[in-house]
Amino acid sequence: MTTLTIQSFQNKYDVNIGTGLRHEISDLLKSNYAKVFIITDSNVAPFYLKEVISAFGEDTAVSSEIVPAGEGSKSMACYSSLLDRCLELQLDRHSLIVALGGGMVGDLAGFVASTYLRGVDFLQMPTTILAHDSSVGGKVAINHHKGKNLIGSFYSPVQVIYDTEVIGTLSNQEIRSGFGEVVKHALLSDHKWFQRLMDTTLTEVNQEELVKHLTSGIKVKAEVVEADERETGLRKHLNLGHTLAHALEAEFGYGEITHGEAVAIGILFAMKISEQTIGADLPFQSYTRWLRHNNYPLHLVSQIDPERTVERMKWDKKTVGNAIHFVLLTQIGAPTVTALTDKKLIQIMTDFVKDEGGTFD
Ligand SMILES: NC(=O)c1ccc[n+]([C@@H]2O[C@H](COP(=O)([O-])OP(=O)(O)OC[C@H]3O[C@@H](n4cnc5c(N)ncnc54)[C@H](O)[C@@H]3O)[C@@H](O)[C@H]2O)c1
Ligand SMILES: O=C(O)C(=O)C[C@@H](O)[C@H](O)[C@H](O)COP(=O)(O)O
Ligand SMILES: [Zn+2]
Repeated sequence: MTTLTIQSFQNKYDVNIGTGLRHEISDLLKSNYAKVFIITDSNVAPFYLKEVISAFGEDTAVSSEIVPAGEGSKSMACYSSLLDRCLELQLDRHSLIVALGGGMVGDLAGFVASTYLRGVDFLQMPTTILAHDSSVGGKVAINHHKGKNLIGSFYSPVQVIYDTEVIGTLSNQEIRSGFGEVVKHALLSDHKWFQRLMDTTLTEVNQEELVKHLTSGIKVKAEVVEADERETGLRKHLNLGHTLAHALEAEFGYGEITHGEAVAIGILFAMKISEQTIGADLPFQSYTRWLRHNNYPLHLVSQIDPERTVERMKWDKKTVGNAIHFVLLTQIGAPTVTALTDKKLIQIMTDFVKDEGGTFD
């Protein structure tokens, strides 16, 4: 097992990464809880819920709620019914809420934990590759039809228990999605790591390589959130690819394109802007080939409506007044944030859709 420790403004918490950790919860947890409430989703529950319930042992009263799988559950309706359930169960300030699932469950359950009784302890048990990112750093939220994660807070878990064995049941689409954020962490930090990824076919990554990617990704994220947890500056870099990604998720419908797929396409667009506005020399062509080789949904590029998409981008949390802020790369490992006018953005996006859209169909 590998353990990384993260210092947040609220607490210091361990991220335990290893095989079979879901069976070792009661040994790994640092406190005892009389009542535990597990929130999971309808795809994860049939595989792992029973095992996780029994891992808490007989002295703990464990309840659970299974929400429908998919981004649609990161909603006000679902959040509200989970709070009703917390009240019915009479959870108190010594209870523990567990997020057993991917980033959707983590963000939703975390937001419930951060607001119920003004905050109860919260354990992240990530089950996707993508959740190496979402389970660390304390951003928790639900969506609004105007945009992603518009209602949320910063709230750290008491611990992250990441059992990498459960990744074995992910679909190819979810593997691809998770690697969208892995590539982001590589581009933000390390040219060689990015190059290694470009030589990788995602469906052939073995368990040992996967754990290395996840651990490296968590290290990049940890370093940034420890320096700037509330996103006053440096943390904005973790949003590479997200200004377009969040707009695409809202535009195509939450769930039609996964978050990580949208991020992967958003990164391609960020590379294009970086080339055109700051003259960066980035591996646009090799990254495009890699996306295509691994079946990212590049065909959606030709369906982007630049004007509508730029309007949607204004709901991005980095927007100040009316100015959209983009994370760009001056080179791999060197991100920067730039404000762009609507006019400039629409022009670059129109060229991007015209030049690249056709080649992806
Ligand atoms: N808080 C953050 O810092 C942060 C960071 C990145 C992403 N996010 C959020 O995370 C969400 C995306 O996370 P995600 O990609 O994990 O999506 P997800 O939680 O929706 O999981 C993807 C799919 O995989 C299924 N699944 C999960 N684990 C499984 C397993 N082990 N075996 C089989 N199926 C499994 C789920 O049921 C779902 O259908 C988005 O809402 C995004 O906004 C948050
Ligand atoms: O942790 C961060 O900061 C990130 O930007 C990580 C992103 O991968 C993640 O999708 C995050 O939820 C986006 O944050 P938002 O503030 O743009 O909603
Ligand atoms: Zn993300």
